[in-house]
Amino acid sequence: MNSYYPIMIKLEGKKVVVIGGGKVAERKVIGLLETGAQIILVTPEATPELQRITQEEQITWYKRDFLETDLKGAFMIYAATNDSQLNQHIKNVAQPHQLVTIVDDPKNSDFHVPARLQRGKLTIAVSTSGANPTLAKKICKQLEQQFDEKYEDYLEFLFLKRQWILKEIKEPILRRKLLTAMAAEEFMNNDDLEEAFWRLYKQICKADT
Ligand SMILES: C[C@@]1(CC(=O)O)c2cc3[nH]c(cc4nc(cc5[nH]c(cc(n2)[C@H]1CCC(=O)O)[C@@](C)(CC(=O)O)[C@@H]5CCC(=O)O)C(CC(=O)O)=C4CCC(=O)O)c(CCC(=O)O)c3CC(=O)O
Ligand SMILES: NC(=O)C1=CN([C@@H]2O[C@H](COP(=O)(O)OP(=O)(O)OC[C@H]3O[C@@H](n4cnc5c(N)ncnc54)[C@H](O)[C@@H]3O)[C@@H](O)[C@H]2O)C=CC1
Repeated sequence: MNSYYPIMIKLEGKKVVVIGGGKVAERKVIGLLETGAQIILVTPEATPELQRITQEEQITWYKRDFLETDLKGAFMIYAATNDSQLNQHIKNVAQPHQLVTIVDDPKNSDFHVPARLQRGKLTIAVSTSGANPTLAKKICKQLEQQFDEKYEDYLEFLFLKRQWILKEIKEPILRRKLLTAMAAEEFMNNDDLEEAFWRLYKQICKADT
């Protein structure tokens, strides 16, 4: 089986071209907004939400039909029109190294977009490899309760403390013990994470000295 390979791609400053201005293009554009990508939208018409986004966000709208030259320098391309021949044409004229999704042809696409749940630095992406995108969406919805808003602050805290640990604690076993203890639910449930951290630190690191 040729399964998909999940990665987290940094799009900051990279050119991403979305062709089409319907509901599907709208969803893809919304998913890109926080990435810092240089978003180019190509479509003669756009949904009211997309029109609002083009006014309020840093995105460029070429209000016309697609031209081959629109793909120049693009890192990622979404062929998201309702014209399936045009979507295929976009894939055909793209360079082999450009990543293209054809929204009505998963088999010939280079990647697809998973459903996702974002809690600050925590991303949970769910893919059904195109078997049923609605199921992917439903699974994310179910995970919303388990991974609630408090994960946002918790991950921010973990991030900062991990930077500190990597800098200050040289002994790999102690590092590992601390980082593992901080990943436990019991630790997350502390009201005062800072205080809980120093307690843990004393327990683990001072016991060793
Ligand atoms: C392969 C993939 C390529 C890609 O687009 O990246 C793809 C392909 C297709 N989707 C179709 C239909 C629908 N897609 C959705 C919804 C989502 N689709 C998304 C991703 C993907 N869709 C990729 C696979 C991801 C995976 O499986 O894990 C999500 C997860 C992410 C996102 O879009 O951002 C987002 C939910 C996000 C959210 O809201 O949480 C709904 C439901 C709805 O709109 O509520 C419907 C209608 C119901 C139905 O038909 O199932 C059709 C048929 C079109 C037709 O009828 O012509 C095709 C083409 C085909 O399968 O041939
Ligand atoms: N991958 C996915 O998640 C899904 C994919 N689909 C597929 O995606 C297609 C698009 O769906 P919707 O957004 O609902 O369609 P839509 O009909 O609402 O929008 C189509 C858009 O394509 C634009 N367009 C048409 N010709 C163009 C051209 N020459 N150059 C630039 N833009 C052009 C139109 O201006 C319009 O904005 C559907 O045909 C369907 O097959 C549908 C649902 C989900």
